[in-house]
Amino acid sequence: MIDSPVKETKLNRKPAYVLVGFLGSGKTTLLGKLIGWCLENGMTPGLIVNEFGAVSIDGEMMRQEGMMLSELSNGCICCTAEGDLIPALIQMSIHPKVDLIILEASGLADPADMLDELTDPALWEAVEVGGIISVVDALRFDDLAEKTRLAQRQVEYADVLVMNKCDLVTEADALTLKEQLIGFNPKAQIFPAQQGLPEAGIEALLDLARSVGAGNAAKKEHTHHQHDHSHNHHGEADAHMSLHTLDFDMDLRLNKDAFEQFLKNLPSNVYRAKGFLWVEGDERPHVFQQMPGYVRVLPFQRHRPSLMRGVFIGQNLDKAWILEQIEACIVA
Ligand SMILES: Nc1nc2c(ncn2[C@@H]2O[C@H](COP(=O)(O)OP(=O)(O)OP(=O)(O)O)[C@@H](O)[C@H]2O)c(=O)[nH]1
Repeated sequence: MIDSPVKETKLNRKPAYVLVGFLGSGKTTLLGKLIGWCLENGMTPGLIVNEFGAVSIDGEMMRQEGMMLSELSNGCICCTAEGDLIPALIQMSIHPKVDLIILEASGLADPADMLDELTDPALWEAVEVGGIISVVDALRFDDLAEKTRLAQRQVEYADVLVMNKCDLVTEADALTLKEQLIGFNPKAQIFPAQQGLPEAGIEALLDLARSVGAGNAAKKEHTHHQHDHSHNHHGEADAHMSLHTLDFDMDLRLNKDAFEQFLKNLPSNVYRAKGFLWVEGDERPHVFQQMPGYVRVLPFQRHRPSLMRGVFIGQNLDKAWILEQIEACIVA
């Protein structure tokens, strides 16, 4: 064999996994399972969390003793905060304690628009992008895919699909959805899951994502060039431009029943609401979660959130009306 002057570089890169998926599909829930798996296996995950709003509710939810966390709350990493992604990945990769990196993209991130960053040569030495894992809401995907191209693209550009919330659909519906997902992305393996936990287990998910992701680097580059891409133009109903985020200071004490009722009655142009608040007659901070057809207001056990704030995401939001409704729930 000829001794080639071109040597293969031996790199000690840290794997980085990217979680995408529409608002409320279960990315943070899956992230919680991934963190648990890492800790059980003696690994320290480095977390990069991106939220569309100016305040990172998910970051606050995940702040734990000793957890390596970087929050990108400057908008969506596939457009307004795109310049922040590469430095955040490199910074996390050089942290001596971090064994692997998990990036949770905002629910509005278009994976096609992130490929540029994820395949940037600046990352080659530092991280091995272990594949895009897309979380699909088994109950809502059909409806979302009809309304937004983004929900489709989050499936089309994934390396691995986690079909979450299988507890909310019948077996027959799950099978139909699987067929639909294969139609959008015949190559991605599908992992049925409940509460973010794939039936096949976390290890199987990460192993597959890593192997597919590593093998895909070249393909991604190719795909990216074919993609008609311009930041901030996600096409019809998906345009970030027409989506509003409203952040409210919620360091208030509210009547829980009235606030739940308000969340249940939110108009359909509100895609997602979440945050922290105080409720009447309870000294514990509470966390609220809303998406169409789903409302939860529960005690938040982990620690006192540093920011008692709420975020509402949707199209053409009526700020005055939302404020009025929250004010009506305040207890004297
Ligand atoms: N029934 C059911 N609920 C789930 C499941 N997975 C997540 N949830 C709930 O769905 C809500 C949204 O989950 P998240 O993990 O916050 O979703 P997300 O994709 O991170 O949301 P964004 O950050 O807004 O994009 C939470 O209240 C979860 O408890 C599941 O498998 N079944």
